[in-house]
Amino acid sequence: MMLLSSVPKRLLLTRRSRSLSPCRALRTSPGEASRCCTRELEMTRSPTTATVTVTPQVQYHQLANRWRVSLENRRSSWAALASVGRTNKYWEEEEGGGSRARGRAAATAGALSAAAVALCLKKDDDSKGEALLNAARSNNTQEVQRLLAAGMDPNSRHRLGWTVLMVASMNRHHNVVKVLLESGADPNLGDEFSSVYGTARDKGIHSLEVLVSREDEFSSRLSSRASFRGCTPLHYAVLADDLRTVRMLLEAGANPLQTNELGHTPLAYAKEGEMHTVLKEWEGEFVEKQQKREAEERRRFPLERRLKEHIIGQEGAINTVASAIRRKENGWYDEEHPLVFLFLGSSGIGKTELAKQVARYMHKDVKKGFIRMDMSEFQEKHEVAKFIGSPPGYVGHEEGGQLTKQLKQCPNAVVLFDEVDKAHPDVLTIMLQLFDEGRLTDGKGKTIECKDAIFIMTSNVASDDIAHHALQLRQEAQEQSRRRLAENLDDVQQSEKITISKQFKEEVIRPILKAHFRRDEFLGRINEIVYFLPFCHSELIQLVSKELSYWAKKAKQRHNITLLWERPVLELLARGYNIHYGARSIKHEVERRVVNQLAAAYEQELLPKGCTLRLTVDGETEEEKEGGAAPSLRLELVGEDSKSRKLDIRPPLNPEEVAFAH
Ligand SMILES: Nc1ncnc2c1ncn2[C@@H]1O[C@H](COP(=O)(O)OP(=O)(O)OP(=O)(O)O)[C@@H](O)[C@H]1O
Repeated sequence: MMLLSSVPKRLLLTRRSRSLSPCRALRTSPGEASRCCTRELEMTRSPTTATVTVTPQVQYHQLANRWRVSLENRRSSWAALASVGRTNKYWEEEEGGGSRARGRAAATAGALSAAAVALCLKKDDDSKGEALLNAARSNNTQEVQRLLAAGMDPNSRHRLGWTVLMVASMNRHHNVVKVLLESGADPNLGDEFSSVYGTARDKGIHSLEVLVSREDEFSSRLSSRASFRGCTPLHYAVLADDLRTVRMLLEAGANPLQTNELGHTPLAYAKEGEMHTVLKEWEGEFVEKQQKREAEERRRFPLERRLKEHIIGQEGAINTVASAIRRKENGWYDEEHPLVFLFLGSSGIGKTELAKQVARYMHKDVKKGFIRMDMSEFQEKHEVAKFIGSPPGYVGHEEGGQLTKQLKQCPNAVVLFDEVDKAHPDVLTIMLQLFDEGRLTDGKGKTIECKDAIFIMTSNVASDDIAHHALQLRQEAQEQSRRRLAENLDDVQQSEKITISKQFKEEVIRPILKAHFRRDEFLGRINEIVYFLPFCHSELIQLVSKELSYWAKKAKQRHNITLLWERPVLELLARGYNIHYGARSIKHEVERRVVNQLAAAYEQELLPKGCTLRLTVDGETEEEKEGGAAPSLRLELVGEDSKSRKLDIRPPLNPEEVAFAH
């Protein structure tokens, strides 16, 4: 009762909802809880378990002493549960069925006993692994110390999901909590146990077995129906209203802002008063520390480096975007306006990929943190309504707008407006309001503040001019470095790094953009115009290599096949680059020339399990080069003696032959 009083009122109001929160975990009265348990146990029982018959004379001699005692205690409480259960509707129907019903009732009792036997036998097997959990549960500090000194993992989990520290925290065993934390127990691990019935379903165990384990080995004060997934030791210490443990956990680095699966921080379960105040204070301090930690992390591993792990080339674009985000993160920005980028360049060169990586960096892996709008869907005037929602009285008013709906869920998201040049001018007007004021009003008149969002527009406008200019710059740089080759090798590599000149941006690109968007104020609201350039040779080699590695990984995982290749293969595949399709043309080339062969060889059963394959270039001898013969890719099987044998992929399935026949 005392614990129930700590439950926030708003949470108690949700008592009738199906998924319960841990605040309901604390039982109001044993009678009420057991009534509910019996009913649910019956409802979740599977037909197969109902046919099991186990005589009441369970073979006790097979059971460990502790479990025999436990089972005996349990049997009397099950009898009590069963008698309570008979008064509800489910049991009345069963009994009304005469002898068949009596038979079923017997089977039900049998199923209960079967589950109990299974549980007891399982316990014997697991007892060694669960020694630490048991010691923590029984507040045996010395035994906990002994087991940890013997090398037991302080983060050991019960097979149903909770950790030793959770057991100690829930049961107010202060010394055990202290010993565990000193031994390195992680106060931020989340419980993998959901509810009794959820866990039983997930693990394929009888719900009765789960119920008994939860009560005996964790706590009997928690509801069987509530979901506990994601609860940390701190959540449990707060539920147990144990301020001393709460302080110990916080001092050991417990995150007071960590949410459980239901999205609640420990504070949501705190009683008003000291517990509430302490948690609130720690929350503030934690945010401050977290910000410092993040700043340190950013210094050690700058955003540029993170982005380069996923994006090949495009150094100029990466540096421009990373610098703008750094200014924002460190408070050197205009807080009244969101950050707005325009990514320019031809197709398939990493515009979308960079936007995705920025979202991943800003929002970790939270999906709502990245919103993608295909602006070619908003070409007509009437499609404005689809964007922000229709006004009252119009069709689709209730649905809301595509952008506003998503922005409402995450107002600081990274929003990608793909192919912005295709959008209707009225849509651009709305975007201008959004960029200018950092807020958007939807069809229902609700305003969404999104000054912290990052808006990225992409466009292929002027992409030919940019590509042409970049190629020209690269050619000039190459010629220059060729001239210097004899003197300095470093210069040769530098030749591939080029920068678009300010003059080109002002004299060529800006007029094209102005002619297209026809609005100076729209272009004026863009913080950075970012240029994406066609790939140079070394970047193409990296792209091919990345693609082959992707398929090699798949071959290993799916078929235990090792795939090897050498530099000439990369060179040959890089020739498949098409400036109009960018990295997509490389992906396609690898699929066409390599993956097709692999698939055909696999279908023709030419690939023994666990084999090693080597890709080589065929027809690239000096003579053949001179004769103009087109080189092809060959798949070889590497034998145990390291000798290679050409795979004889039969026509018409040899894709290389098919490819060149056309
Ligand atoms: N610079 C790059 N580094 C690594 N992968 C890339 C790069 N550019 C493109 N890719 C890959 O090519 C595919 C297409 O890239 P992306 O969607 O970023 O192209 P885009 O420039 O946005 O083109 P579009 O204008 O057609 O939308 C993606 O799978 C992406 O991972």
